[in-house]
This record gives sequence, C-alpha cells and structure tokens, in this order.
Amino acid sequence: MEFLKMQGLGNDFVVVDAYRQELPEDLGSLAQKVCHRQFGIGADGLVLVLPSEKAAVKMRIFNADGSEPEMCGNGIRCLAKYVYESGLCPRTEFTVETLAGVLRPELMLEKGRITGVKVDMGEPRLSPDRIPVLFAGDKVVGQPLEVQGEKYVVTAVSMGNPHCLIFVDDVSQTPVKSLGPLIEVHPLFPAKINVEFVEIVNKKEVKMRVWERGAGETLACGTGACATVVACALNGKTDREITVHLLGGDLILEWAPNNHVFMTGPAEAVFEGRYFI
Ligand SMILES: N[C@@H](CCC[C@H](N)C(=O)O)C(=O)O
Repeated sequence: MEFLKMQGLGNDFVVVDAYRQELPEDLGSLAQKVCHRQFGIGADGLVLVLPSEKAAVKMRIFNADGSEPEMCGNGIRCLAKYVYESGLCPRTEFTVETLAGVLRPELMLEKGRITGVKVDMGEPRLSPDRIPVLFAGDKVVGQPLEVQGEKYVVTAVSMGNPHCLIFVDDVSQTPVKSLGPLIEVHPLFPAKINVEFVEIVNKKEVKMRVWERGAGETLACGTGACATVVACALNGKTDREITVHLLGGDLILEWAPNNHVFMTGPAEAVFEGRYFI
C-alpha cells in the first residue's frame, strides 16, 4: 500500500489514496497496524482519500486505536494539501465529504507554494443530544462534572466529533495523561469524548493541551481548537477570533457571525513509502 506521511502541528497521519488502490476490508485494524509507532509506520491516525458523490473528495479518518471518528481538523488540512498537490483536485478551494458533513478547505498559496490551509469547519453543535453528552438543559456551559470524587467545571461542544473543555490555570502543570483518559470514558459521554485543557493567556490567545479519544495526548487537535474558541466565547473568556497555542504550534480560529468556525494552520508532507499489508 502506498502512503504519504503527513503532519499538521505534529498531529501526524498516514494518508492513503483509496482512489488509486484497493484497501483491506477491515480498515480499523489496518489503522491500528499502520499507526503503531514500533511495529508500523507510526501516526495518530489513518486518513483515507476516497471518491465522493456529494463533494470533490471524501475523507475517512481512523484513530490509532482503530475507531472511526466523525472528523479531524488537522487531518482535513493534510488531506486538502495532498488532494491539490497530487492533482486529484486542481482547485484551491473545494468540498470534502466527512461523517460530520461537507466541509470546505481553502489552500493559501504564496508563489505557488502552499503556506497554510483555512477550513470552514461548519457550525458547532451545542445541544447535549447532538454532542452527545448525558447532561440536562439546552447546552453544557460551565457545568460540574465529578471524576473520581473530584469536581471539574466543563463545557461541551461538538464539531462533528465530541469535545469536553476544562479551563485550567496552567496547562504545563495539568495532569493531561492521567485525567484525560478518565474523562474520555466517563459514563456521561456515551460516545467517549476528546478532552481539552485550556489556559487563558488574554482575550486573543489561549494555550491548549488535548487528550484525544482513541489516540491519547497528541501535539495538536484541530477540531479541539475549534471547540476551544466556541467554549472560550460562550464562557466570556476571549474574543471570537483567537490564536490557540498547542504543543505542536499555533492555529488561528474564528467563530464567525454566520456561526461557522474557521480554522487556519499548516499541513506538511514528511515522507512517502510502501507499507506491506
Ligand atoms: N486530531 C484530530 C481529531 C481526531 C479525532 C478524535 N481523536 C476523535 O476521536 O474525535 C483533529 O485535529 O481534529
């Protein structure tokens, strides 16, 4: 199987063109194998590029544990760069079908070189049944969550995939690796959840660390950064246009007046190769 290894802010993916080659049926177990950092290629996820009936291309993403999430923000920027550079779609703006709906990336070019990708990530979903979370009320903003006897204050947002956000004083001192997995599988989150720990720097900047459902702590999460701007604005912590500083670098986020969230950041190819199935 031919692949391209890509990364967006250190959130890394094995990108496979499923237009031009046939893949095994069990894609979850393929993802587990290729993502393994010792026995495989090593990645946080497997991104498949497929033909679509309702958009220019279709993206499927699998976490390193083999589960299939609805969306991936860093993954869609990588896919957009791949689709353009491989000639699958020669336009700088096109549509991508995902399990979270049809989204629209736009490549930013300078002297013919891609310098970044801006994606219209659509509207955040806030009602508990759409996230899904088992909380009462019409949205979950600043609600208490008890985890092993400790109380946390959480905000829940779906960007197609579910996110639980917690404001902290200092992300560098936050026990992401021990608390993240407990919240990921908390009984109030029936589809499990991605967990973002957010430190407010000022009205325009935050720091965020993420524990990803199905992948563990990663260097960045695009959908998590989108959920962050929404949670920050809903809690009155920041403006609706912010820079999110992640372990792997920065993303620019805007929760626009039309209710869509726009994410801008880099996407890079690292190497290509052949994986023996
Ligand atoms: N890293 C991604 C999100 C990947 C999916 C996530 N782990 C989930 O299960 O929802 C991003 O950049 O958005």
